[in-house]
Amino acid sequence: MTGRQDQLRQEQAAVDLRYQRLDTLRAQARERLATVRRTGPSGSPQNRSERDAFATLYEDRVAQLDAVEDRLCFGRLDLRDRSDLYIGRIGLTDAEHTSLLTDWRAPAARAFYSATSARPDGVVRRRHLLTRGRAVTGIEDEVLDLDLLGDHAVDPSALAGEGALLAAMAAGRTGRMGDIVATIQAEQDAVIRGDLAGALVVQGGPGTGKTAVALHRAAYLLYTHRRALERSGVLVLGPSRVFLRYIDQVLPSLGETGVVTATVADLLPGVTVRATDRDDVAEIKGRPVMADVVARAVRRRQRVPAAPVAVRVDGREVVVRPRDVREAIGRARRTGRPHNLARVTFVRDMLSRLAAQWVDQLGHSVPDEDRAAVIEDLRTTREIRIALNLAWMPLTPQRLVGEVLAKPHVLAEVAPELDARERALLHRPVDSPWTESDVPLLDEAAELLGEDDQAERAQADADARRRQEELDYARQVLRSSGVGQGMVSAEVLAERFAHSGPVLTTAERAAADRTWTYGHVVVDEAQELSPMAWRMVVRRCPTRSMTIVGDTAQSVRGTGRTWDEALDPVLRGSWRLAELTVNYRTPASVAQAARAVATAAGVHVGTTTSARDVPDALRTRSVGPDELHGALVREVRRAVERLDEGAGRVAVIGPAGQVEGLRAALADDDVGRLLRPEGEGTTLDARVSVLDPRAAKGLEFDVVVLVEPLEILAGSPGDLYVAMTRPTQALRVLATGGLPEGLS
Ligand SMILES: Nc1ncnc2c1ncn2[C@@H]1O[C@H](COP(=O)(O)OP(=O)(O)OP(=O)(O)O)[C@@H](O)[C@H]1O
Repeated sequence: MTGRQDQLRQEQAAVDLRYQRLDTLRAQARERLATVRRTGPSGSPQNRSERDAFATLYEDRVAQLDAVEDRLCFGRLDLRDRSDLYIGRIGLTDAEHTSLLTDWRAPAARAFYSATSARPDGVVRRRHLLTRGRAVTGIEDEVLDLDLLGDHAVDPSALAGEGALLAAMAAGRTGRMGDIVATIQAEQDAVIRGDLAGALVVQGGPGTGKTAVALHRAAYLLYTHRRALERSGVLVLGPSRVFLRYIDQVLPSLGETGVVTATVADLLPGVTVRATDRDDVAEIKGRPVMADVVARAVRRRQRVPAAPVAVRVDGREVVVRPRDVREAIGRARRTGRPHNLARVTFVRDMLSRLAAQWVDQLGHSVPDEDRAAVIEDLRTTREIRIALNLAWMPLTPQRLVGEVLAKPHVLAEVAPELDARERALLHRPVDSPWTESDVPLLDEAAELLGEDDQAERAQADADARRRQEELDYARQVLRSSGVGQGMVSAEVLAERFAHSGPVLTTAERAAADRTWTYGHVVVDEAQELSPMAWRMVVRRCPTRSMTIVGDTAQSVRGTGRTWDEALDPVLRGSWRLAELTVNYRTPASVAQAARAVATAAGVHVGTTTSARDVPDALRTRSVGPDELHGALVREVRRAVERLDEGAGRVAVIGPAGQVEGLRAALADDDVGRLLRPEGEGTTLDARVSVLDPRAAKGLEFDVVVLVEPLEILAGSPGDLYVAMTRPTQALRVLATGGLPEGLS
């Protein structure tokens, strides 16, 4: 045992050294920040913006160094050449630039995740360091090359397999997702370090770490391709705002703060979603044919009048003739520009034709400047404006889509592919609130309508020239300031110099701009995106550099589309598939029951193995209707009792229509106090939550009490599969109306 104690002491010293260095760097960054701030508000605008840029730089650095405090150093590799390498959240060097800690994302750290005894990659021993705060509490070794172990002193009793992983899985949930940087498994590592280019689809059953892997991949790509990605930005799309809050600490804990997170509905600035569509309505709005419907609705507002319109201007008559309008529309369409921009061509053409009519009546030709005056007179004549607007109306997306959905005759005209029942489902009053499935329709419309951006483009050209000058300057500054590589690029520093006002981050600029295109997009719960939503996402990532993670079996549509069906229309077969096969969340017996229920309901679930089982993880109970609420309260009380002090979450998941009733039943009991977050926080921070399966998507809890599974199944088998696979410790089922096949 002394050997082991010695090793613990040795590792404690190694870890202490790394924390000392972290403290020194923090103190330095704080000192530099204070110095920059002390320089006060004087100086030229150039000096001021430079000072602001450095202030932001040091603030970021301090925030980054603070965020890596927990488990700063979690691993060690002993290599064949007898050197060793400590692996941690960030890279650290000492004052002499000797490496102290290797960033988990660096190429040299890869073996920590991927080496096996069959392919040791030069690694003799992999050591996991278990820490609490700054104290080393345990070490776990895997010897990968026994022959070469030689005089590396290893206590054979310390040869542990997946203790760190099992400890991570068994820990009480906190309501926020944590990072998995210390225990990433080989199949996950292969996905995280996959190439930046192209679309990578990651299919995996519940709890296989898809979300975790997608976020670690975002951090890895930013580290490895910082220059390419920092300015264009990385976008992470999640299914709901609650989910985005659930994951919001993962990237900062990996030292990355600049990633944009959003739901699909957030991608269209200026539109706020205030209502939800029924599934059948959402399904229709998401069909690919809706792109044609929107396009037809736009063309419908480019129309030839049935009869000529005569207008008197300055004592002479001009006629807006159907034939002229038809030709002018044809010419404007041939420009290929969006509706509101092509309208300029249309109006110019029509005014020129009308001016010719007017001038012809004079019986002699006129000089150019007089002709321009005639055109101006025509343009400002009210009747002509009305006639031209009727032929080619300037439009907003909201007006166009609102009209299509509110006017049955318009919908019938532009959507002949839909039958009368489907059109009736889409119909709704004008000025109804927007829903999530309206957003891709509005975005499609915005794309086809366009805005007049001439002034903006001229400005952009001027900006580009100025930026080049600032970039050259920023490169010089970086060379002389000694700031570490990988922390900020010259491009971003230049960007900061350019703003003497408040500095806008990539995230802020991207969020405000519908036409922003990202360097990489991560889509989580991707099985839920409709074909129309996919069009919207791909528009924001023309390079198609994407990470798409999801599980077709968890789709709300239950039997679900395949990835080919979902992605081929937008990615045209150009994507690669990776699979994750080990479930790190759900105990084996619960996962097995969930699979049996899904399979009996006709959902195709892939093969997934659970990393562990937990005794007594699954229990089902049938109760009478009058007993349901009483039984629920008892079950939740028991669940709360098994939670750790401070950590641990319980969820009651029931049919959407019963959520309020279930919450009320708990609120009447003492346990109801746990429905509220402790201190300041959101519902995610409450020890007990009551949710429907859709709201539970992507989340996890220690214990789930599942109420009325048959009713959930009747709504959607995918929903039941999601609900059953949320717990990390135990699933309790309460049913009044019998149990679904596979669970009974
Ligand atoms: N290598 C790992 N080490 C430790 N924990 C892990 C590892 N991989 C996954 N986990 C944990 O397993 C749980 C499930 O991960 P995650 O939510 O990413 O799975 P998922 O595939 O997105 O699940 P679902 O599809 O059901 O939403 C999380 O608590 C995550 O931290």
